[in-house]
Amino acid sequence: MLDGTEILTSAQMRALESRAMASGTVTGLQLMERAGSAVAGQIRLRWPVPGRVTVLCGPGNNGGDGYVIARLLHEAGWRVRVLGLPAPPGPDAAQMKDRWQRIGPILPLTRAELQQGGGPHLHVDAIFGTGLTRPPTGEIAQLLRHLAGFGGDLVAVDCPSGLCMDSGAMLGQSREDAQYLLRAGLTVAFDSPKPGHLLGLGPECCGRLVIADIGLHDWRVTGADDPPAAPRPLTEAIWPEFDIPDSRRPALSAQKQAQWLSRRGSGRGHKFSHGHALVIARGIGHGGAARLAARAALRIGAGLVTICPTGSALIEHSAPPDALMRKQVNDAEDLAKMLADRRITSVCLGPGCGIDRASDLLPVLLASARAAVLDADALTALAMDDTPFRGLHGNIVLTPHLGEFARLFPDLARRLTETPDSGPAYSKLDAARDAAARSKAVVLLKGPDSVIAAPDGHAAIHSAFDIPWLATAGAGDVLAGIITGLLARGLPALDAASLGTRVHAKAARLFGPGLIADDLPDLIPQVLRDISG
Ligand SMILES: NC(=O)C1=CN([C@@H]2O[C@H](COP(=O)(O)OP(=O)(O)OC[C@H]3O[C@@H](n4cnc5c(N)ncnc54)[C@H](OP(=O)(O)O)[C@@H]3O)[C@@H](O)[C@H]2O)[C@H](O)CC1
Ligand SMILES: [K+]
Repeated sequence: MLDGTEILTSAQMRALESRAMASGTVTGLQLMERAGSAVAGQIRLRWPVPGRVTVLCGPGNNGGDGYVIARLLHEAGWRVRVLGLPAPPGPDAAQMKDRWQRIGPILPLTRAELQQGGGPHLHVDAIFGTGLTRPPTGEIAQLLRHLAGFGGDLVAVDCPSGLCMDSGAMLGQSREDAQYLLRAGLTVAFDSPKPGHLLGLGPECCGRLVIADIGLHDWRVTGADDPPAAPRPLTEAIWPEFDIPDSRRPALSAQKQAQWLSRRGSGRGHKFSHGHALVIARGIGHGGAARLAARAALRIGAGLVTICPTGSALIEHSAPPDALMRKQVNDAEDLAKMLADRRITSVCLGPGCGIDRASDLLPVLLASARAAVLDADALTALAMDDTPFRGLHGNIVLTPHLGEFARLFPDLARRLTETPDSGPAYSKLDAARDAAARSKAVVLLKGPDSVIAAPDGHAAIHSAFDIPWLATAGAGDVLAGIITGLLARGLPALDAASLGTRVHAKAARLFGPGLIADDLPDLIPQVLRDISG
């Protein structure tokens, strides 16, 4: 049994459903009834007074869910209209379709019919779910374009139709011309989030995301021969709008992260037992970014933090925090001398460091095999190198935003911008994994949908679409410092990058709009109290 919240791909979801059905403990029909019941339940929760609803049913099991929803809402007093397709779907959906037809008609699934709907009422999109493999075309594409304007009164079953659930791309649409971008007010998905709910256009299209438990958890067993326990009672796990689980198969689950954070060392804790981080700064007048990173490294709990400007700039770093130590590093030789001290356990290179200085210091840093964060100017310096990934290793975290990523991995970035004409489309998750495998380092591909990937393929997704104010100057420097501090304390690179991203976002949520990067480090203690519970 995997603890923590797992994000399953469409194929993994199908395999999970098949394992459950093959066990003979549950049938596809029961799963469909549970899925439809979960959606109908969420609708009744949000719109307690029965009204008018149009349910749009597609050709497969997503449509089957729609027939269940129609029947249950009818039984709850809703005035239900169903639009569907004449072709018989698979056996489970066919049975649900028949059960609806004993209650009411199925009108043609066309734009013209949709427009007959009359006044304000709810629409339920049960056209495509995890089975979408190619861009919708013809009549269905027309209908989806018309549906795109429905917004808040649109409930999506499993996902808004047209969305690739593995990438968050709209099949057949580039990001720019997603003219029929369905924006649901509510999406009810089943068992676990899929990457497409969290990446790319997903969060914008899904609206409020609710993950309904349809009793499959116990088949997500690790060993093939583990006897599946009886399905848990059906409960809806309602994810707050923003705090969608940020990890997939975490080496450290959320509660283990909390335990680790609250760890007081071996009881004989002293400053060195929580590591010593170096933050490389630059010359006069360029100290701000490195100071933000250094302050953050202190606040996240590194035992010692030393900021290392050039000798001429030392005077600039005499202001508080007094806990911050200062040591000049003029060149690679100076850094090599410092790194001879094995008690130095992590280095932050990049924020406010200068590209030439980063290029000069990188070889020594990489040769020292120390844990490190390479951000900003260090990433630019790497990209300018003719063998950019030589010497990188698994305890290095690269923290590019999309622009820096495109300079380091131009071919991967190009694939991300292509218009996907078949699913599963290439995703930020794929790109981060490919980059990590190529560079042999952990890659944190930043954005409102951040993806953290290790060279072995383990990955985490953090969704922060709800905090646009985090996109403020210096926020990346603080994130680099947080991760550096966690590395200094001995957290492995994937966990340091995942947990660091989570702490960084939570601090931003705590503060709210009007945030500037300087606010972030001093919010970390509150976040640590919240996470440690
Ligand atoms: N499996 C289960 O027990 C449960 C599934 N649930 C729901 O089922 C869907 C997944 O259902 P599935 O039938 O696999 O696929 P969809 O309903 O999403 O798609 C229907 C079929 O549509 C065809 N397709 C794909 N792309 C297009 C397109 N662009 N235009 C037209 N048709 C398209 C495709 O068949 P093809 O053979 O034509 O490729 C699909 O099969 C899941 O999302 C859940 O909602 C239950 O909820 C839980 C149990
Ligand atoms: K759907």
